Amino acid sequence: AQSGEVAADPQQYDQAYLSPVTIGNSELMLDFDTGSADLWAFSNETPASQSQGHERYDSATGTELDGYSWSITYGDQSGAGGNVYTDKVVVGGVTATRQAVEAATSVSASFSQNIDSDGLLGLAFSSINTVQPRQQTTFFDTVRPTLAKALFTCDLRQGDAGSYTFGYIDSSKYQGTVTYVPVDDSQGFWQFTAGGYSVGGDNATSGSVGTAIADTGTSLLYLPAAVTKAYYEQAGGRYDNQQGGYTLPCNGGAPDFSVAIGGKTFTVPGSYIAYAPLTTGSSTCFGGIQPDTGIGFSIFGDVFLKAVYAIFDVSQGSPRLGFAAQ
Ligand SMILES: Cc1nn(C)c(C)c1CC(=O)Nc1ccccn1
Repeated sequence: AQSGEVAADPQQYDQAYLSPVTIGNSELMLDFDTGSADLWAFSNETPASQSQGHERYDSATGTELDGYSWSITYGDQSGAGGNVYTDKVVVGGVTATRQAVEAATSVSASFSQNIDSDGLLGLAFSSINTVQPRQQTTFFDTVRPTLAKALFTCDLRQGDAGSYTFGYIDSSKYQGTVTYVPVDDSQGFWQFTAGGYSVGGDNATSGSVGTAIADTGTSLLYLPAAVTKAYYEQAGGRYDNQQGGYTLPCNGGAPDFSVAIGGKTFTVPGSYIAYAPLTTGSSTCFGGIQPDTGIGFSIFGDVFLKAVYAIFDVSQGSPRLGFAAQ
């Protein structure tokens, strides 16, 4: 049985975390994304004007799936599309011999401009993979039958290298016990229900956050508008229409944010929520908590995930998420 571990290196401000992946003879840095289900990469088929600064997948090592294509649009309206190959993909020593690899023939500006990222490796459920005419499986679903345990874990850290593991849980990476909650995979996401919250306090008791997804591919923590408003009232922040989100003082006074999941309280330090200065040297920061208005659910992105050890587990038949304090 296979198992393995791969580093997750943070970009500036922990905007994303990138992991080395070998596809055929190419070694790329991919953004592992539990919020989507396509494995795509800049490739020899991506226009030079869009791929400056990126490592590219050389599809010559792959077997083209004739007449297949893919096209994805993310919630932030970024996107990409192209052709499909099968090739050998290795992540932390775990090998998928014939993995669907989606070679980009077009990518949106934000992907071209983020030169550290050579593509995405989707870890949501394969039911939302965009390949046509026949949907393909994620890397995790492809290797799942060969894994020691049908699960992967995520240990993201503030401003430091974390890791993903496949096939095993590393108990040295968390403290205390793991709290498991059921996952509703009907929308293809690692979707769960979050409970009460508290701003600055220690016991998450007010209100209820509600439906949420665990999404490593999203930088911030998107919460219901009322919860977000309550947070920034205590944090001394304000909604800045020009910035398109809440901002707050960078100066270290931001309160912690706690949320109950499965009856256990998990706390995001205030320092994670003073996310990044609006511009270099500014004393005003863009907030790491933003409203989930219009999204349809809350998104527990990297701002939350770097405060916990997360286990994405399908070993029990129905999927479940495990969270433990880091
Ligand atoms: C769903 C959603 N709505 N809104 C406003 C945001 C920001 C999202 C999350 C999102 O777009 N995540 C993402 C983007 C690119 C690649 C991977 N994940």
